[in-house]
Amino acid sequence: MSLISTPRNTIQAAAPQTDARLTEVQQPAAESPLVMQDVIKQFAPSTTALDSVSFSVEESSFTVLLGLSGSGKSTLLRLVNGLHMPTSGTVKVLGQDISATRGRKLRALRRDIGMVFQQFHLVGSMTALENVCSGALGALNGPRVGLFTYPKKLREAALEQLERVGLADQRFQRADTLSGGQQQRVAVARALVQRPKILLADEPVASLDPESSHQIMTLINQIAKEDRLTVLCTLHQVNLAMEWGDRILGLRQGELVLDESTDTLSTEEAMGIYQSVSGRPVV
Ligand SMILES: Nc1ncnc2c1ncn2[C@@H]1O[C@H](COP(=O)(O)OP(=O)(O)OP(=O)(O)O)[C@@H](O)[C@H]1O
Repeated sequence: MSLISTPRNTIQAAAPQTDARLTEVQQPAAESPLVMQDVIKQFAPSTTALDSVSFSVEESSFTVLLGLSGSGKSTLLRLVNGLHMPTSGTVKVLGQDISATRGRKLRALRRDIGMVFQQFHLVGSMTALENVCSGALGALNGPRVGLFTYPKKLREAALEQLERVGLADQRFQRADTLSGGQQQRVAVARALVQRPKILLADEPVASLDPESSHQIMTLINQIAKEDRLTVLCTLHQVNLAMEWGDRILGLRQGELVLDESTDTLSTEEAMGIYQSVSGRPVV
């Protein structure tokens, strides 16, 4: 069965072999902390990473982004924190148009956005606590070398975040001596130290075993609820997406083909995102 051809601004069924559905894209809500409207991102004329993507997310919601490798998930996250600019269309983050935000304003906006990555991106030779402090570097003037070059208040805030992720006892341990799950906990604490409003997580459990993956997803979810964070998280594990996401967005070759609440979406339909364009399951 071939893909359903749809006009722009309709959502294409994720799974041609499952219960195909077409859903009107919801009109972006003005007060939403994150709105994308008709966003196209091209890296070259032949590389359209995102193609007319429109959606908005509710404040304090947990949205999971699914899609095959190369479907545009990381590009979408990078558009949210201003690491990429859209080729056309609008990206509004916390009420600000990212394309019109520069310099100090963009740096301030980025402080409201925490990021967690698949590979943790910690400095291995630094302690857990110093890594967490480094999450606030954007708000400090100039580089810092050594824990005690960070303001006391920040060190206290960093320790508080390490306590929340259960690693206060390991605060003086080098990051490269921690397990993968512990390193990701430190990375979560680092993302939180500036008290962001939005948390972007790019495949946060892709490098972890199933048990650690579950622990990290539980932790992110719990903290997101406590801090009323708006979370946008890319995942490849449909079971985790269905368990933790309020809503699933599915990308296929840069197009948003699925946008549905996990209350009404079935796991089979979500799995459909991982079918190849030919309609065959990807192995
Ligand atoms: N900086 C860049 N320059 C050129 N092309 C890029 C760049 N970043 C991404 N792309 C291209 O854009 C498309 C989407 O890439 P992206 O990394 O967003 O996909 P993804 O869904 O995050 O993949 P994965 O799951 O493997 O991380 C791909 O074709 C990729 O090659």
